[in-house]
Amino acid sequence: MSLAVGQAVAEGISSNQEQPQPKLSVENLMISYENHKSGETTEAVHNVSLDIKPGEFVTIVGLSGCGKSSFLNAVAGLLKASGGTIRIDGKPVQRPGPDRAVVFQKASLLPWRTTLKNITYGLEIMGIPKREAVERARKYIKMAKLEDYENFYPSALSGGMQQRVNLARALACEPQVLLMDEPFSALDAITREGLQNELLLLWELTKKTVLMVTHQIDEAVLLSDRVIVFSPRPAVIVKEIRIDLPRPRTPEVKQNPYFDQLTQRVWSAINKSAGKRVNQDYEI
Ligand SMILES: Nc1ncnc2c1ncn2[C@@H]1O[C@H](COP(=O)(O)OP(=O)(O)OP(=O)(O)O)[C@@H](O)[C@H]1O
Repeated sequence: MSLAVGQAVAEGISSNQEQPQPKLSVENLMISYENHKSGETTEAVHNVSLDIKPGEFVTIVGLSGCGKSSFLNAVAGLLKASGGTIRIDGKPVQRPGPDRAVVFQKASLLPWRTTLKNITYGLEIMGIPKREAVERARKYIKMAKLEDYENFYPSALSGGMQQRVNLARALACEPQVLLMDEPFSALDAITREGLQNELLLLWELTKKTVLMVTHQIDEAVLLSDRVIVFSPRPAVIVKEIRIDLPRPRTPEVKQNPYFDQLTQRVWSAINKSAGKRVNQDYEI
């Protein structure tokens, strides 16, 4: 092995393509649900492989019930796959771990803890000493512009604000990969747009590797580097669309005609996989 190749391997760069090692690598993932009463099997995900580079923001879209959440839950380690492998930095993962943080639709903050204490809670569980946990929590509170709400209990925060705390809480764990399952879908349109902008800013600051599931195609295009379109169940990847809109992005990018072209490309892949024209407001 030449010195140059040896260095490349040591730096996690594959010798033939000069690509960094993927942060998240999913290979031939299979997910099935067994109904023990009826003996029936529901195949949700069929042989899906997906690599995500360090710092890449990837979103999965597809028809309702196609297997998006199943895929994300398997990556989170919350659901046992029936086959295939999931690796973070090359290491296989099978259960939840501090290398992954998950943000769900519902913020599920602890109602008896303030914003600050909701964020330090996870850090304390990770064994981080109290002083350091508070310091780290404050760093992310500042990033999420929540300083004025540090001592508020969840009941005194709006839904959008609670989801911002939830996001700050997940980022404060400094995971290798941030997983998000429809994080803004329970919010009204205006709040959702505000949070999308917030997420763009937070992503610029942290450059996290993100895997997100959403029903909102414009949200997927606005936030992502790549949009993955799943087929109806069992999910296979029918299309990958690179979103080469310039970064840093702001919601104004939606005015760019190219934004519409990309959005239409995603819709057309969904329609093609569904074998019909999907009603863009109601069916996904
Ligand atoms: N615990 C379960 N037991 C049996 N079947 C399940 C279970 N969870 C999900 N499924 C089925 O697996 C398929 C994929 O579900 P999944 O929730 O992954 O889809 P999804 O694309 O995330 O859907 P949505 O967009 O509506 O949230 C569906 O047919 C669903 O009914």
